Amino acid sequence: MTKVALVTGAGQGIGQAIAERLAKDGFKLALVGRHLDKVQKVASEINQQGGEAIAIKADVAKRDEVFAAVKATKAKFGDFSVIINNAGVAPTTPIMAVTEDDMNWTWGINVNGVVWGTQAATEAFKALGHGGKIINATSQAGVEGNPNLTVYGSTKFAIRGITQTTAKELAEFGITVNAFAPGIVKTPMMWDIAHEVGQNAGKDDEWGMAQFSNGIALGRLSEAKDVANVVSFLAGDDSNYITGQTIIVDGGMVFH
Ligand SMILES: NC(=O)C1=CN([C@@H]2O[C@H](COP(=O)(O)OP(=O)(O)OC[C@H]3O[C@@H](n4cnc5c(N)ncnc54)[C@H](O)[C@@H]3O)[C@@H](O)[C@H]2O)C=CC1
Ligand SMILES: CC(=O)C(C)=O
Repeated sequence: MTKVALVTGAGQGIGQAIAERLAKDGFKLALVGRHLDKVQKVASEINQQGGEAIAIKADVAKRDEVFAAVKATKAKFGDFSVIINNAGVAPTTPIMAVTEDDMNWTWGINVNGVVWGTQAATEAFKALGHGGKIINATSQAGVEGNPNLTVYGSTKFAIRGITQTTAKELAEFGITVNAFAPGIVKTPMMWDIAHEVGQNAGKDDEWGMAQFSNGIALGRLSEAKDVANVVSFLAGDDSNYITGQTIIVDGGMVFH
């Protein structure tokens, strides 16, 4: 089986770091995002460094677009072995402010997007006559409740359920399904959240971000590369006997 991976939300943050790491691991890559220019930039950098990557514009909330992205990946590289359902959004939503739009938008991307990715990848693996790996992004907020993250946290708890359920359902086809649950990672998503924290207290983004490192045993927030290292393990052969699991990528903020 040729090592071919599709990464959603690969234009920045954790998705970009995963793409860069999997390129080093020898994967041919399809980088998927809503903004073609961003995924194209990451793909170009990988290609310049001797890797092989293509960029595909798709909204993971749209089932047809996710299926088309997987089909295009298989057609380009002639094989397909790993999907990383990484794309996500993280609105801050105090419970009494939650709207129907908040629920539908966040669930549409964070949960439906993972379901469409799982279906599209499974269809491709079966057509190719081999198994594969499905790797989903959850969060510490999908392991433990966080104030003001009712909507986001609910999507990330759902991902752990979907990961366990589909792992049992797809094992007979040689498909493993696992999830990674980062703590707080220094990406554009967290700077946006930190901005809100800082504003609420009348302070700046750096101050907001610093609040998240309080109580982390290893004394620092994580970098996107810390997460990519774990995804590299989940995408590779060394994790072949692991399925249905959520690996918490955390320096000691939560212990479970
Ligand atoms: N940054 C953090 O501290 C943590 C992040 N995570 C999760 O890790 C994943 C990646 O997060 P970050 O890199 O931090 O976020 P980010 O906001 O920096 O990057 C997310 C990427 O997903 C893309 N995206 C969003 N909606 C999309 C859609 N409908 N279709 C296609 N692409 C879409 C964005 O354009 C962006 O490129 C997310 O699922 C997030 O929930 C989990 C725990 C902590
Ligand atoms: C963004 C996220 O996953 C947090 C705050 O846990």
